[in-house]
Amino acid sequence: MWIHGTGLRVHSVYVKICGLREPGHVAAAVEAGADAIGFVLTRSPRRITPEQARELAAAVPAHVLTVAVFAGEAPEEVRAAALESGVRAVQLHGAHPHGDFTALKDLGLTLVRAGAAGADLRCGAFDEDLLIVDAPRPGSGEPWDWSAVRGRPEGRWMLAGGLDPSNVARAIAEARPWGVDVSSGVEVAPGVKDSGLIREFVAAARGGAKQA
Ligand SMILES: O=C(O)c1ccccc1N[C@@H]1O[C@H](COP(=O)(O)O)[C@@H](O)[C@H]1O
Repeated sequence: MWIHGTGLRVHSVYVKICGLREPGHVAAAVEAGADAIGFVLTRSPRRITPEQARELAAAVPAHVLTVAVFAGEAPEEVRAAALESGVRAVQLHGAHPHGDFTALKDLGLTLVRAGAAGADLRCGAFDEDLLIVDAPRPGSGEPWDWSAVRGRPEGRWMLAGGLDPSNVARAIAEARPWGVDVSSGVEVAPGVKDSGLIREFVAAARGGAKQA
């Protein structure tokens, strides 16, 4: 099912695989049924250049949302890198004024706002299309008390932070999110994805959603 005007497609639970750097892992995520794929264009062991993101994104079918991830970069830098990479969505971590989101949306990009559990958890508070509720240190792989967000916020929000194939079903049952987002939990070393773990994660998330 597609959500009109947002570029978002949903199964029982929306699944985003983040921090992809290799064509084989992009293909594995697509074949496994991921709804969105993230390319990290900020400081991280998973960082790639906008040019690399463009090459990877070119192989992604239209039904899968491509997302460029930023954390604290200036709006002009986000704008330039997002356009250069050719992604369809931008994910912003950290504090950004409302105007930054509006300007990116005006470019036709789907907007993803990411914040830690203590931040403003109202979906759409910054006119974003999708909210991520994350651990205090994004991309760290550190689990946190997912049950603390159960029942809030309402709407299209994704749970992130320390998820992996072994715990994602429990996390969905505890927090009841609209979707889940993973980076470290489908890796064998920081920045090194594993196709088998990607497949396991997507299957576990969808199985977990059925039981939740
Ligand atoms: O994945 C990263 O390296 C990253 C770096 C900077 C900001 C966000 C990043 N990814 C996002 O972090 C969480 C996943 O964290 P985890 O590694 O699974 O615990 C998710 O929102 C990613 O999109």
